[in-house]
Amino acid sequence: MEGVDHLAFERNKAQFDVDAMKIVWAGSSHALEVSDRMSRLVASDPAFRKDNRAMLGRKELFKNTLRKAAYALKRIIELRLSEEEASMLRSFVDEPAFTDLHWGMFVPAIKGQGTEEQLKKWLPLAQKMQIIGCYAQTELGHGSNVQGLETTVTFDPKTDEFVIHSPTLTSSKWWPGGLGKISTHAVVYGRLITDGQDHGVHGFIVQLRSLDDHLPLPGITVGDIGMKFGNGAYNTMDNGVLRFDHVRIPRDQMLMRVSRVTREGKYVQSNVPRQLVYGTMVYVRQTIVSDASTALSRAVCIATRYSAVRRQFGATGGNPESQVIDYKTQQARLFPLLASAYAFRFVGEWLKWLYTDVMTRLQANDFSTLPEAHACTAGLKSLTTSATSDGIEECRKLCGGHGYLCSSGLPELFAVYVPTCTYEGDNIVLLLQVARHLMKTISQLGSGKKPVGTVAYMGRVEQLMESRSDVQKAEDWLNPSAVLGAFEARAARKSVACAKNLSKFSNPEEGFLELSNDLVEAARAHCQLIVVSKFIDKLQQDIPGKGVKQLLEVLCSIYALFHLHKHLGDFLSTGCITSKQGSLANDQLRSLYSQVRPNAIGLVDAFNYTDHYLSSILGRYDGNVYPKLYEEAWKDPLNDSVIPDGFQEYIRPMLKQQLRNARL
Ligand SMILES: CCCCC/C=C\C/C=C\C/C=C\CC/C=C/C(=O)SCCNC(=O)CCNC(=O)[C@H](O)C(C)(C)COP(=O)(O)OP(=O)(O)OC[C@H]1O[C@@H](n2cnc3c(N)ncnc32)[C@H](O)[C@@H]1OP(=O)(O)O
Ligand SMILES: Cc1cc2nc3c(=O)[nH]c(=O)nc-3n(C[C@H](O)[C@H](O)[C@H](O)COP(=O)(O)OP(=O)(O)OC[C@H]3O[C@@H](n4cnc5c(N)ncnc54)[C@H](O)[C@@H]3O)c2cc1C
Repeated sequence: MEGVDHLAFERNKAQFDVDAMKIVWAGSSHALEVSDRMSRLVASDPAFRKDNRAMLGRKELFKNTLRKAAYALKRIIELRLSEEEASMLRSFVDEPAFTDLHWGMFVPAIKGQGTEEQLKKWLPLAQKMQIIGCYAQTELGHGSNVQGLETTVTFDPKTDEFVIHSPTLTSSKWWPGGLGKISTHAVVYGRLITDGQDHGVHGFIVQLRSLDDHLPLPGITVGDIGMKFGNGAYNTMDNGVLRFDHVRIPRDQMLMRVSRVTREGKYVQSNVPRQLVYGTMVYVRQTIVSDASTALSRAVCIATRYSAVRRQFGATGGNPESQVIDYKTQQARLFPLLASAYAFRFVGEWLKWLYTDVMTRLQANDFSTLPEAHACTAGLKSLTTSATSDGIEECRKLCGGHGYLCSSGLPELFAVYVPTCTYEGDNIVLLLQVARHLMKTISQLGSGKKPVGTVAYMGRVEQLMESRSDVQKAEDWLNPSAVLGAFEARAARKSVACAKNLSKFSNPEEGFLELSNDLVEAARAHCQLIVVSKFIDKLQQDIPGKGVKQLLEVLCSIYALFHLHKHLGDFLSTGCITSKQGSLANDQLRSLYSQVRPNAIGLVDAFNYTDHYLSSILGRYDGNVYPKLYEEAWKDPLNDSVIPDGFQEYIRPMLKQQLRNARL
């Protein structure tokens, strides 16, 4: 039944203004208008088709990505799109490509670490795509431990050049996206050596391939590292390997904002902290948090629409079977993910604000909020990407067997998304950075240094160690101060317990290693507190639209109480709440799920995704799932012929032989 809205009866149930919620989700009316226009532009252009990716071999898949990237740039120029529109258009093309690294890391690395002259020279070339760049940091032997990188960059005062060299196999650059086949340039990270002295890791702009014939320049060995997880998926990206054999670059290609080398070969540090060399990672981690809300909301949109279409059991008196979305177990798995998508949206918005604020301060040589920015971006990147990866997989299971079909869109989304838990910092390594920040904050409490920002609650640690929740009935858990009180007390107590245990070690680094599991848990509790508190802060704003704020309050309570229930052991063992209060939270959760139920389709419609972007038969806007699944099956190349290739060659003789054996 083409053209029929099978989900209309669900849409009619919504008790809130879906259009107003679309604006909240997009961030502003302007952002909604731009994203709506760009997503439709991409969806209506057959050149951006992506429904056959899983069927393509690597070469064809990759060539197709290059075609789309070149075509996207052509359209951006023809339509004179702004930077904001262009970036939206690229994101709706929805295919990992070398351009992600060019725009997402190469350009920001130059912007963040280059001097004024370097910006003037390199940015116009990169912005007009006259050169294509990538971010070459990780090596075969070292990724997480950046200080362990082995590539050497030695200054030669005779020629005023740096000599870049890969001294070992493990020093080969390994992983950078866009490096394998396309990038003409890279920001390469290596150990700076002047006059025999090692100054640690710094960034350098290096040309890799000729701008005439695209061949690698002398001394450079470069190629793709091979197929990755999942068909299609991330294999549209040319993650690469790179080796240098004494490659020379001019001295002015060292990114010199943080420190520089003079003509005489003198190493000079500016007044900015050395950690700014890691600035591009901080920038990207911040963007990854907002992207987590996008990826999770896509999966949730698919699973929610399909759960309203899918019926199993419960047919009585001529009525149809029950919609699976009405099962409490389905709601208890799905609605916390829906709430998480909204929670990550708002914490992502806040993180963007924090990052912009830190950047403004840096311009004025105020570096005081850098540790907070590092801890928040690292911790929230870790928390949101782990939850999103698990959430996408849960959505696949929520769709039963059909979720396993590529046409559900979920396998590809999962395969593309999961490396987010590893790239831009392994999620455990990043939580350990948060834990260091927490332990440092606690150790400084006695010195009178007042903790600020997201660790401000540590300033009330004595009170938080004693506090008891005063929740008496289930509805009391709807009170934001009850929720915040419990999450703050849990986070503070877990951190303080770690600090106490650490103090028993004579060597703090040894203690840190020994207690790292507990430290990771403390960091996670702290990050969950940030998400909960930023959701609550969002609700203090004026949010127009019938029923919009009320529904967001419901989602905020679901996010918090779901985690309270999931980590009940933490809350009970630290004594923040009683087991009775824990079970009241669970009662309240059930009631909240019932409030979401009639609004579930409206809440996922508010993401405003086109069918092209979702790329999922199960998540179709019109809910017309079964005829389309049936149709899609016949498009599989195996169904091109009735008798498949290989049958006559292998199976027919085998059958014949078996029949002959049986007759003997
Ligand atoms: C269906 C289709 C969908 C389509 C989807 C479309 C697109 C998706 C496609 C692409 C996505 C785009 C790109 C992905 C590309 C990925 C790129 C990368 O992965 S780049 C490489 C990233 N690498 C890492 O993240 C490495 C992680 N390691 C580190 O960051 C550091 O080594 C680590 C762990 C922080 C430790 O550093 P180290 O120098 O040893 O530090 P210490 O622990 O000793 O700490 C010293 C002090 O420095 C502070 N610090 C550390 N980092 C920072 C920082 N970044 N900023 C500020 N401060 C920092 C630390 O807190 C210590 O401070 P104190 O001395 O304690 O005060
Ligand atoms: C798809 C993809 C794209 C990428 N793109 C780029 C790119 O464009 N440019 C680039 O430079 N790099 C890129 N990378 C590399 C990426 O940044 C690294 O893989 C990442 O930082 C993790 O480092 P690793 O691989 O060395 O992991 P490892 O550090 O070797 O991790 C292995 C295991 O050890 C654990 N571990 C490591 N250290 C500790 C510790 N101190 N304490 C406790 N446990 C620890 C980890 O938790 C993990 O379980 C990409 C990677 C992927 C998968």
